[in-house]
Amino acid sequence: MDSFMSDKTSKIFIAGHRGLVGSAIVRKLNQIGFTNLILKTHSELDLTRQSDVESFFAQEKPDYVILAAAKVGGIHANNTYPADFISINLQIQTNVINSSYINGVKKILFLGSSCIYPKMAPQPITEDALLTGPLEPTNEWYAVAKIAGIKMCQAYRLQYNWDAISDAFSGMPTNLYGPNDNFHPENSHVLPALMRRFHEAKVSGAKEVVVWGTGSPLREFLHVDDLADAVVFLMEKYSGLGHVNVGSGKEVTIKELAEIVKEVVGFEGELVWDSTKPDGTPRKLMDSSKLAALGWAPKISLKDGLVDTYKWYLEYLKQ
Ligand SMILES: NC(=O)C1=CN([C@@H]2O[C@H](COP(=O)(O)OP(=O)(O)OC[C@H]3O[C@@H](n4cnc5c(N)ncnc54)[C@H](OP(=O)(O)O)[C@@H]3O)[C@@H](O)[C@H]2O)C=CC1
Ligand SMILES: C[C@H]1O[C@H](OP(=O)(O)OP(=O)(O)OC[C@H]2O[C@@H](n3cnc4c(=O)[nH]c(N)nc43)[C@H](O)[C@@H]2O)[C@@H](O)[C@@H](O)C1=O
Repeated sequence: MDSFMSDKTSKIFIAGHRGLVGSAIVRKLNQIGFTNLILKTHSELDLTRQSDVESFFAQEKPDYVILAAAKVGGIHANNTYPADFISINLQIQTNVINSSYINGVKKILFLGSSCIYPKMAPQPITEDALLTGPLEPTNEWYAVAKIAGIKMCQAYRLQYNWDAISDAFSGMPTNLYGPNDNFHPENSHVLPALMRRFHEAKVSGAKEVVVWGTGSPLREFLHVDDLADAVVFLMEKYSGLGHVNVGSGKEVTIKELAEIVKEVVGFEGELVWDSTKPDGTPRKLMDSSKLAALGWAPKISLKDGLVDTYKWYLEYLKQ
């Protein structure tokens, strides 16, 4: 197996490079000196179109692929657009993984999500909890697509002995946040949604901010720059049939998260809980000891990461 880090001129296709995760990976690769990144916007290359993806790979012949393009959203988007979440994700990942194999890609990293695990999985969740129980209904369509992606990487390794020449494997990040997140009022994840709502309430002088659910669910958050660091680490160090959890190991209730975001933004009013909105999974803390045993650890605390993200958000609003 070639060393990923040994040749900084390798051709690396980062699919989804303008999103939260893809943009952080591009920042990281630029920072460590990679010079040959292949980047295509959604309008330049729609990854759901099989023949376009096949032509692109045949022409570009990337050495490495990091698959961070997907249909992504928070609890409301997942619950409202189940057909989009299952079909777009199955199409993107099937096209990209298959074309990577056909064109001799040395290593592809497929990004899944912690929602692949059963709703009531024992906590912290180890990689072997996969397919041991029913999924959380609000995101089962997305989860089924992501599970298919993991299984596709495994199947290609097994049938084609892909590992002998090259490699397909999967990383499962926990809930992420940071620069270039999606701040849509309804379709985003909780952290950017609350940052925007608190900011707008502060600016307008509103007395209250509505937060969804009961506030009791627990979530584990990881700054996307830590994730990008873990991705590069895994590209260099990991080759195996099993997927790898990538988490911070630290969890907070949604109520605690709301209080921290409120403080970082500087909103001084009250929180009002809308219990007609779903809570989703009660708890999803991942066990990331497999990754820790390889020698990786996160560096950015939730408080520091939030301060950094709010600074970014204020700059973004000026654009
Ligand atoms: N955000 C999170 O909390 C977590 C994310 N992940 C995983 O990380 C990966 C990236 O997520 P994230 O960065 O948050 O998502 P984003 O929505 O921020 O970015 C996704 C990117 O994929 C692109 N894309 C979507 N559809 C297509 C398409 N048909 N053709 C080409 N490009 C497309 C989008 O472009 P455009 O916007 O132009 O459509 C966008 O640049 C996903 O696999 C996700 O499952 C895992 C755990 C948590
Ligand atoms: C990463 C992961 O993200 C999704 O799962 P999720 O963790 O449930 O995502 P979420 O961030 O949207 O919500 C977390 C919690 O927060 C509460 N909550 C409060 N107020 C708001 C709010 O204003 N917006 C949102 N979105 N949630 C809110 C919300 O009710 C829930 O209890 C998956 O669908 C799937 O995409 C996936 O893999």
